[in-house]
Amino acid sequence: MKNKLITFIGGGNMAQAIVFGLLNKGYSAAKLIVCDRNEAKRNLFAQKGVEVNLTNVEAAEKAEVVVLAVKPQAMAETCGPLSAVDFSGKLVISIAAAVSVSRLSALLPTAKNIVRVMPNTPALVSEGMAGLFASTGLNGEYQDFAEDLLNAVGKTCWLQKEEDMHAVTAGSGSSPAYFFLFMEAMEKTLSSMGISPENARTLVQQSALGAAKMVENNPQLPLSTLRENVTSKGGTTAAALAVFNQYQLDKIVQQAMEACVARSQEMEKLF
Ligand SMILES: NC(=O)C1=CN([C@@H]2O[C@H](COP(=O)(O)OP(=O)(O)OC[C@H]3O[C@@H](n4cnc5c(N)ncnc54)[C@H](OP(=O)(O)O)[C@@H]3O)[C@@H](O)[C@H]2O)C=CC1
Ligand SMILES: O=C(O)[C@@H]1CCC=N1
Repeated sequence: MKNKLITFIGGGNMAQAIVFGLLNKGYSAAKLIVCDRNEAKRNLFAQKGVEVNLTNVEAAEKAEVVVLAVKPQAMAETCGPLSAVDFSGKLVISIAAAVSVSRLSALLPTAKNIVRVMPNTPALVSEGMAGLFASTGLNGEYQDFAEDLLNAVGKTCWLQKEEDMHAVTAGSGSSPAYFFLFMEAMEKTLSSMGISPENARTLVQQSALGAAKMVENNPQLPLSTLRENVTSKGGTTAAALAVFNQYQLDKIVQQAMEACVARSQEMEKLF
């Protein structure tokens, strides 16, 4: 991928995951600018050779690609001063949940090339998953660049309908937290069973990693087959799964993901 000059507005958790993921993949630090109002966050990037001392407007003017990486509720306030910049020859990528392309267009009227991305923090370890949606008329070079950029830190999928971004938020952006929660619960239980904290952590993380790799390495196998292969009739796994089923884990997951989508839809109206 040709390294275009990219400015990130907002240097929080998600921008850090993408920027450090890109640096790990060899993206030139000289081609990255990060603006954040917190000095401690700016220092994290400065230590890696990333320019952090420009104002939002200066940095946006200088770059060819501008990534909006602030919270949805900060988007309007952030875009106010930025609207002085001519974005017509630039690519604008927003990673904010629930802020639509039409809203971004209204906030930055000169922006003609807008891509909405819903990434996730595993981008930091090159295992991110991002859904992408583009405004109509997006320049083909910029479409390819947005895809290549996110592919450099994980996998991507394009969405045809912007409304699908809500479901993708439940499936990519938010979803690492579900797995972390599950792993936290397992770790806590192992500790309560007398397993040392180090061993509890290793047991959980290695089992999760191994399970994820088995899913990845066996695309032809349904997930249910992988589960069944672990489950001996009348054995220990069956006993555990019976409890998950008794409490209807599938319904809990469905309700949680629906709550994620509902909040995203609500936020779209608020910000
Ligand atoms: N975290 C995640 O896993 C994911 C997040 N996202 C999206 O990414 C976006 C960022 O999320 P996240 O990184 O978690 O948020 P963070 O709060 O960690 O980062 C946002 C950063 O931007 C700073 N900021 C806010 N306004 C400005 C401004 N005008 N100029 C410069 N800096 C500013 C904030 O400062 P301050 O703290 O002082 O406000 C903060 O440091 C959100 O829109 C979220 O929906 C998408 C997918 C996954
Ligand atoms: O929780 C949030 O709202 C953001 C969007 C997806 C992940 N984090």
